[in-house]
Amino acid sequence: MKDVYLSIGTNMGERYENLQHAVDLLKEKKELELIRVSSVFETAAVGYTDQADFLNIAVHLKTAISSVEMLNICQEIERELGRVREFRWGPRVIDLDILLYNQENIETENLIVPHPRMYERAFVLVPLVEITPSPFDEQLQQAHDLLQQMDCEKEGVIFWNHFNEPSAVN
Ligand SMILES: Nc1ncnc2c1ncn2[C@@H]1O[C@H](COP(=O)(O)OP(=O)(O)OP(=O)(O)O)[C@@H](O)[C@H]1O
Ligand SMILES: Nc1nc2c(c(=O)[nH]1)N=C(CO)CN2
Repeated sequence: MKDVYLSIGTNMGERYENLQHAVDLLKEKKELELIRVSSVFETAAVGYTDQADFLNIAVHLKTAISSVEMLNICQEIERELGRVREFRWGPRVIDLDILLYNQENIETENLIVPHPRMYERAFVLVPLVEITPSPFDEQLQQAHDLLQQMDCEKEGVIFWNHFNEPSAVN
């Protein structure tokens, strides 16, 4: 089984429900085993900053499916939740990004893993580090190291509340 880490973000509509809905859809997939879901963090928008604050979480899954199939599932869930792509880095009902896939380095037209901007984004690293308290590979260790050097308050990450205790889901 492969270890997969996702980042999920939302800044439109009922943000908390959007996250819950996305996690429920992941849970329903028989190909996926949901291992851990982080707390919910409210975060100031990064990139295009003139938009509403986000809620962000990270999720750890185990699966036998390929990275491309994983991307397809993420995009299917985005469609199901009615994501309309307005512009890059703009507001969205839901966004599912593959952060890490089984310690692999992937570079295709549609998929780059590790996610190319993950290491500079506190809204990604804070939840990811929360669900990986003992990093067991180089990519996770790097996430921990870089987060330590980051000023999360300056990066606009606020703890929001718990969404499933940050522990085993089942
Ligand atoms: N690791 C990845 N996870 C998800 N999508 C990826 C990844 N690498 C490349 N992509 C591609 O990125 C495309 C655009 O993604 P999207 O519109 O979500 O970008 P964005 O969320 O606005 O920006 P960012 O990539 O900075 O988070 C997707 O169609 C997908 O093919
Ligand atoms: N705080 C925050 N900012 C963002 C986010 C996000 O999920 N959270 N996603 C983006 C596009 O991927 C751009 N900016």
